[in-house]
Amino acid sequence: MNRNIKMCNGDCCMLKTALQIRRMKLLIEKQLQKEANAKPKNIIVTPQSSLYSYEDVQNMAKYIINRAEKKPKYGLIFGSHMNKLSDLVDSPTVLEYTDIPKFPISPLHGTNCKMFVGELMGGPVIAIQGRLHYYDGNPFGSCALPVRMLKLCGVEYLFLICSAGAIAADCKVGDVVVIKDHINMFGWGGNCPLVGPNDVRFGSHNVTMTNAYDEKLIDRAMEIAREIGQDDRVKCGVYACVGGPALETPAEHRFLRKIGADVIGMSIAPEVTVARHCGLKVLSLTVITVPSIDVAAPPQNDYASLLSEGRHISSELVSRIIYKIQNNL
Ligand SMILES: O=P(O)(O)O[C@@H]1C[C@H](O)[C@@H](CO)O1
Ligand code: HPA
Repeated sequence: MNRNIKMCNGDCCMLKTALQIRRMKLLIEKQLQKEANAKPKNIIVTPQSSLYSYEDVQNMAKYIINRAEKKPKYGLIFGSHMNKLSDLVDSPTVLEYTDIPKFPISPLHGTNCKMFVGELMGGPVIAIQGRLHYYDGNPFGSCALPVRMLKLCGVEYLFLICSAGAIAADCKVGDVVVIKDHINMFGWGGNCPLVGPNDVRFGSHNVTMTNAYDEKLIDRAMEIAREIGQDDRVKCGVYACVGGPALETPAEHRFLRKIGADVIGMSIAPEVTVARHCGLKVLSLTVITVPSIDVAAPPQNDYASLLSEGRHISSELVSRIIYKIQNNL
């Protein structure tokens, strides 16, 4: 045997004697045995509701309130494709997430996303870019944390802006769907940010989920859609929340349509649950980015302008609703 060979390039393995192979197998067996006998790692399961204590959330809110000029009344959370909507905020104070004590940083967005504290149509707002998603490895307690933080900042109205795929045939790419209810596939399995001990300072444990999407805000959104001549582009529908990141199969798509879903996405339901728990009024708008499987996709060249129209309509709706609330209209 050539003792000068230093690296295994595959050829040398061919030269192994039966004895060497037996020795190698014994070594592997020994290693596996060692791993099997090793003490299991101590995994402490932290209930979702305990990831951030009331005091943690209070500290975050204190930091923001100190930096804000006015007590915020409206909170906006944007999904990944919607971050540009933060341009709506007039002369904002821009906050870095790393400066907010214990605020969860998205592994996806890192420090690219920021928080904007300022005014929109005269109303004091906080706008949060870069929603956290479960499919990026964030626990639900972190995904929904910004909602509680907004509540403790004094926010009363929460606007959740996201994108989704169409399930109903009449929801087209670039349309805006005003969410009236949801089917939370996670929640059914007990995977919910409220799982664990309940801190009544946030709300009561068995929170009712009727009117989780505020009817008055939905009516206002639909009324404004008519006023601005966009009623053919603004629909009202039910959101199915799934885990992702893979999109749904055709069978899942058909199933969701049968059980009453109009759109499908991978966010908002945990946020809405926590918002309902702490008594926020919620409006959620979703821009359709993926057509329903049985509807012809728009020509590739039209996608960008359809989505930009959808984002524009969403910002019109949010701005006009805030204007109307601010002016008691
Ligand atoms: O935060 P949203 O829901 O807008 O994030 C988008 C839409 C889906 O949930 C997910 C996959 O595209 O990202
Ligand atoms: O087509 C989709 N399916 C699920 N979630 C989504 N979020 C955006 N588009 C989609």
